[in-house]
Amino acid sequence: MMAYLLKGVSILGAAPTDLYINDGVISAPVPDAEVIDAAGLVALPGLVDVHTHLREPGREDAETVETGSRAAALGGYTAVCAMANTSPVADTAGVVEQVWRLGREAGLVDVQPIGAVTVGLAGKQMAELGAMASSAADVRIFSDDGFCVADPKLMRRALEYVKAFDGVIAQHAEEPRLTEGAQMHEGEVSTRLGLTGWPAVAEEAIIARDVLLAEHVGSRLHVCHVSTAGSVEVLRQAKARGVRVTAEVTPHHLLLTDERAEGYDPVFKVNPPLRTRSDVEALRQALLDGVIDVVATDHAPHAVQDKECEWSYARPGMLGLETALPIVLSVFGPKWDLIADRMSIAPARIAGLDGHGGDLTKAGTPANLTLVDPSVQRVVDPAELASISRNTPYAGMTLPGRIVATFLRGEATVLDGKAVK
Ligand SMILES: NC(=O)N[C@@H](CC(=O)O)C(=O)O
Repeated sequence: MMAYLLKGVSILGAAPTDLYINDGVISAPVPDAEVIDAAGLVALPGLVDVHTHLREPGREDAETVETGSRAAALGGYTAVCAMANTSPVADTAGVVEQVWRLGREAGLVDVQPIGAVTVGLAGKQMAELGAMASSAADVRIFSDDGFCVADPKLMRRALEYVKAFDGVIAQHAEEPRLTEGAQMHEGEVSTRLGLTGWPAVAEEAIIARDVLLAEHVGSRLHVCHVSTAGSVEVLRQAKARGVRVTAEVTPHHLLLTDERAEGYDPVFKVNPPLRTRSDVEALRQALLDGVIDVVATDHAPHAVQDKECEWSYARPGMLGLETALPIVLSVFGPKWDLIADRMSIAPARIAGLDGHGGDLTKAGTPANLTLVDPSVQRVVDPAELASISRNTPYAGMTLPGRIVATFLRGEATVLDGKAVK
């Protein structure tokens, strides 16, 4: 295994130093290390995404575990949690083990499968959570993402069940009766465009219910892709009461608003939908305050025929892995401690991924890290993305920050901005 010296690197924006990587960990100086001139580069603990759609098995025309892993490494990630809405659904030990094994074979990031809460994501019968937890994939997060676990009794039982092994239920908060036929955020823009609205209350009502259930049961709840100011207030109150709840926000909900729907370009169709400027402001503040714990990409690749069609027929979802850090940098600037916490340390903790989100100043820390050049501005070109799919809402935008290198347990997965394999 190659040893590296990151010469003159700035760890989280601190004064330049020399950082050695040897034998898979941050090490004391070693001779004959491969020198990387890291002057002007910032080292962050490798990013961790608690919400990625990899589409394998079933929709390998949109993404595979390997292509999604490569996109992740190029985006500075060293671990991603793969959502369960594949085909077949990841609702058995067999499927989660398959995804986990494909991740190991690709070897670009740690792929940690998420198991479905209910059989087939149908919301009727609990899946074999215990079998998935005790499988080789060691599943800790369970989610029906794409669908809400709408039945309160089933949600309660799932929360109770995962308590035994400190698992967490990650809820896609959407009261389905309130979003029937919904195409975009319900508000002034939807009225003008004549598209059926997805009201904020459909998200907020479920989060309110679920924090009460989690409190009642004493179990862990994670809220996926929080998108409204009202949801932030519900979470703020729940956290103040000591409820064991964590929450994520996506880069797109931190940047884009529902006005993007005005051109009827389905690249801006996403679930939950883009909201208003005041929601965006509240989400930014909540991430700063820690009411929202993490940035998660909700990387949702879709094949051309599923996206480049009439708005109402298009699938919801946007790519995210390769642009997440530049978007967060463009919104918050070089707040490296914040970025490291919300994009690596806290997500690693939520997902139980020991070895990720470690302290890069300490010898012995697993060498999961990424090197960023914050001085470079880049234009997003969909043709250059490693994802199979092309549904990025940021095409043509100039964003700050270039991922120069990523290391997974001391092995380079990205060097000079290019994937190593
Ligand atoms: N976030 C999205 O817009 N899409 C997700 C699932 C979903 O949450 O609808 C997908 O799997 O494509």
